[in-house]
Amino acid sequence: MTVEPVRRGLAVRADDVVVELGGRRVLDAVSLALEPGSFSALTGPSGAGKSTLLWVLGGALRPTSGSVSVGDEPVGDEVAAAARGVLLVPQGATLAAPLTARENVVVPQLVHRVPAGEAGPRADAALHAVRLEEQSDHLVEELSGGQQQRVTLARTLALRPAVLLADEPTSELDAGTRDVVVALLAAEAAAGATVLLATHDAACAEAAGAELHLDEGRLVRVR
Ligand SMILES: Nc1ncnc2c1ncn2[C@@H]1O[C@H](COP(=O)(O)OP(=O)(O)OP(=O)(O)O)[C@@H](O)[C@H]1O
Repeated sequence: MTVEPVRRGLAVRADDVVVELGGRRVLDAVSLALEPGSFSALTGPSGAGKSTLLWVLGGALRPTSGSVSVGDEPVGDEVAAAARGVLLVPQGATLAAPLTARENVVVPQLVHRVPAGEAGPRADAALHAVRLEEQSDHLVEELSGGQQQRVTLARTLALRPAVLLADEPTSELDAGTRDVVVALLAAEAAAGATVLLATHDAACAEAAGAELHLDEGRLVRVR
């Protein structure tokens, strides 16, 4: 068995982040600090602003005011953030439909300049980790919603994120598979990554080392 070296995670910091969308304040002066190697849950009711906060932390949405830094530098846009290993596991259907599960995990690695000889084994390992090795050659349309959700996670795991922002990655999974995914996220943090998991599931939140709660755009630390 090869042992992966401990990765360098990046600290994430948000200061007084405000996001206004459609004339509504979706995030209201949100501040937080996440340490490398930490595993935190982000909870809150539907519409509380969890996805919005993940987008802002991942550089995909510029806040109306306030700032986000990753490893003491401004997060920049989504492309700059991704180049530094700040990666979002989005909610919903984002897989490339004409490709197989394995191709969906290989191709982003090639875009991120992972050598071709390494991308395949990494994809196989990530699909094995999410228990989808048998569906590896299935087209996206041949996968269930929960299987697609796990391919989406595998796609990001294969890129070995420094910061992993996961948006409800277990919402379509049964309890056993959910536990597999949560254990994988915990293992990412143990390997050095900074992990933030948005979830509605109390069992997932419980498994994380800290819980941040959003309600109507305001963030409080629960534990
Ligand atoms: N482009 C947009 N324009 C206007 N309002 C938006 C836009 N995107 C999101 N919102 C609003 O921002 C609020 C927060 O949405 P967000 O998706 O961040 O919540 P959430 O906590 O992730 O919800 P869920 O748990 O249902 O995924 C919601 O009221 C939503 O309607």
